Amino acid sequence: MKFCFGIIHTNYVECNIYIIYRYTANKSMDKCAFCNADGDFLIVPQQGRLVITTECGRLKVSPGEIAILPQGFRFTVSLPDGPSRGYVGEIFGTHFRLPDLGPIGANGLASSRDFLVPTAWYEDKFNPGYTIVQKFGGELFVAVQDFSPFNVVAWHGNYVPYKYDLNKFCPYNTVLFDHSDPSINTVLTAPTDKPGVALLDFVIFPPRWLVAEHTFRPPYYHRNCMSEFMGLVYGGYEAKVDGFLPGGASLHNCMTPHGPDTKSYEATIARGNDVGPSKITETMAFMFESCLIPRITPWALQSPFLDHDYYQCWIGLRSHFNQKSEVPNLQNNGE
Ligand SMILES: O=C(O)Cc1cc(O)ccc1O
Ligand SMILES: [Fe+2]
Repeated sequence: MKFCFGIIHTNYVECNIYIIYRYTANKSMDKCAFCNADGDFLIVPQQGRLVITTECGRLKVSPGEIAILPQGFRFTVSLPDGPSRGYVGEIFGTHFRLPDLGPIGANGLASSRDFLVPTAWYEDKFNPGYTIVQKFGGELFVAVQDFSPFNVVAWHGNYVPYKYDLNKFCPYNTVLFDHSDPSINTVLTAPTDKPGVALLDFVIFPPRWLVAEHTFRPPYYHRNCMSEFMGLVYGGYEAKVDGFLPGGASLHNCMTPHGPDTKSYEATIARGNDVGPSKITETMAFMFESCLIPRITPWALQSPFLDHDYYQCWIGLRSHFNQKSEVPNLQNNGE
């Protein structure tokens, strides 16, 4: 596949007010810039760095970092490492912000000091045939001009592209028992009008210690009203021993039951109850989680890369329930 970053996106999951894309690119953009008049992009590179030149300056974004390109900025992307791929979340009508920290208090999770903005960078030269591609109302429009749009010599303000290194995230989680809602690992959220309900949360599963006692430590089996799109930047994911590879993606749509694959489940049960602290290392999985049900594009459904056998990862799940086994009395059952 040969296409230029920013010109053709592989549209993966689509709905009214957010879109999730996968991108692949094998060529830097040359004498052309892209502008999204519809919404904001959150870019998650998975392979290959991106040098993103914007009207406010340049951002070099590596896998393990994310970039946010707010609505209306012109940008061009070059690929210092050659072929590149990753994920993009697009939101309409709102912007990403840090989540409310609630009882966590003043510090924790992503810290505002770690969000980096570019310093001004400009090129001031005659540049005939410079093409601007503008996404407007979901369609692409092209204009040709004879100068580079990156001619801003200085700027100030607070509406600006930025980047964030996911390894700066300070994760919080359970320190005694039970598995927390993954929203505890929200890096950025795009809120709706309903408090606590997100149009799109960007959540990560970074390296961390697992210490919970009397607890099934991997993600619980569940179905929920949020729709969960997951990607993997590097390493593995604790709930999927096989089949979920860096660059891959899964979608567990609203109320679709899911949880660890059979191998992860059996390995957890085999370790028993008395496991000490263990550390999940060298991994960076993430989730785009939304209260809106995404519609999957025909392109994605017809993709030869669609994993028709995904359900097989749960084949063989069996109950380990034993009425006679000793369980701690954690619940007050009134007796
Ligand atoms: O489904 C998933 O793998 C994502 C997820 C992780 C977790 O730790 C708890 C709930 C959840 O949906
Ligand atoms: Fe889930």
